Amino acid sequence: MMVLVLSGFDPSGGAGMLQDVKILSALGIRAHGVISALTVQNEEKVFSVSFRDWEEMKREIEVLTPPRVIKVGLARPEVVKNLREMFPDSTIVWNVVLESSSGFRFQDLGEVREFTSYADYVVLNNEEAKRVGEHENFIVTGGHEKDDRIRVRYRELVIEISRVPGEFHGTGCAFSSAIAGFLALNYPVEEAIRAAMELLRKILERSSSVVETEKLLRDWHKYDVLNTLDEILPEFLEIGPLTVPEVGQNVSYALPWAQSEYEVGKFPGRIRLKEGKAVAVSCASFRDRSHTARMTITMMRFYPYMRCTVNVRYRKEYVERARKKGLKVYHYDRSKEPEEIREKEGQSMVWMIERAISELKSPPDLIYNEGWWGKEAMIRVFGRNPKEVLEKIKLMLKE
Ligand SMILES: Nc1ncnc2c1ncn2[C@@H]1O[C@H](COP(=O)(O)OP(=O)(O)OP(=O)(O)O)[C@@H](O)[C@H]1O
Ligand SMILES: Cc1ncc(COP(=O)(O)O)c(N)n1
Repeated sequence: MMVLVLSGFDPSGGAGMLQDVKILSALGIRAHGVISALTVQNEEKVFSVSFRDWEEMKREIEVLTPPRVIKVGLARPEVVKNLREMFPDSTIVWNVVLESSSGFRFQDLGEVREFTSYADYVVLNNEEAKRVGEHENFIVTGGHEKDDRIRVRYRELVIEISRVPGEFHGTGCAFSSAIAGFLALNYPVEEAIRAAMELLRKILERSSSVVETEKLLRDWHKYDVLNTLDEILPEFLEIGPLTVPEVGQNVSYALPWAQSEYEVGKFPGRIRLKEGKAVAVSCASFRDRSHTARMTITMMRFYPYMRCTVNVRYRKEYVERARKKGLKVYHYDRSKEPEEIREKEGQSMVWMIERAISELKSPPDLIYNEGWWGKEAMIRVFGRNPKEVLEKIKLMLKE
């Protein structure tokens, strides 16, 4: 699936081509990109714009696959007519940008008026629509009205959604690219508008002053973490009778950027033994806290790629086999724990990992401790991901 994009280059990534590509990527659509203007700007202000020459752009377009859908952003208005002549049957979405949200004048009103009829859909905000003069192919956005609703008008259709508090640079570009993307996915235009509004809202809920589509894209990892945990669970359950400790077991797997336990996937309620069989109380989730999640977060402070921790019941022979097979083993002697650490719930594990790392000067494969004052003896196994940790555990189980 592809959409041809002709738009300006906003080096700050909030609007223009960099934003168009992110939005289309969020829909799994490849953008063929031809830059139609260069700008000097940052998130706050536009300083200058220079439009590219059509002949140059034409040469780049001619060698690409003919597009079904084209999105035009900041470009000389006659570009829309030229594209119509090149691709009479393509759907052209043109996001008119008379001025930037910071007030920089981009395009001449008269020129825009002359070329709007060459596009299938012209996206602009209501201030721009008033100045250009209504046309039946206009998709008119609310612009920067102050009420708590966002409304978009297309012919007789008016769609309203709740406004995300705040002002965001790049919404016009993002919105029009989302419409182009949904049109490429064969949505009828009314549905494309509705879906684009919904997508923008989801993105703006994660954004501060710029449309931060990258935050939506990275959230794919949440699916990957939970899917990985649910997929590998049966293998942990299979060896559970040999590995699950009295207190229960958890497999914690963190998001690449995790800094809190709620950014670590785990099995709330843990994996437990019931009549000799290992069962997980619930499927993988980011909710709840867990000891192994806390250990993963601590480990990641030193080695961010070590995203997985699993606790295993202590057996002397497990530790001996691990050593014999070359795993990096650290013995944590709880009797050496300072009083103030022992008293604070959850602090001893953090202290334990910090001690191990300061001694080994590299990530331990496992840390073990004997039982202490009602605390069960335990082995914690660390790795990049659950598969790697499972392999280390299997090494401990085998002669
Ligand atoms: N605060 C918001 N909450 C939810 N959606 C928003 C918000 N701001 C913009 N949008 C979405 O983006 C679309 C376009 O926004 P807007 O009306 O600001 O266009 P614009 O003025 O051309 O944008 P730009 O800031 O790029 O000039 C809206 O129709 C809406 O779907
Ligand atoms: C390359 C380019 N295209 C469009 C806009 C308008 O975006 P905004 O109205 O949010 O400034 C921009 N600033 N830069």
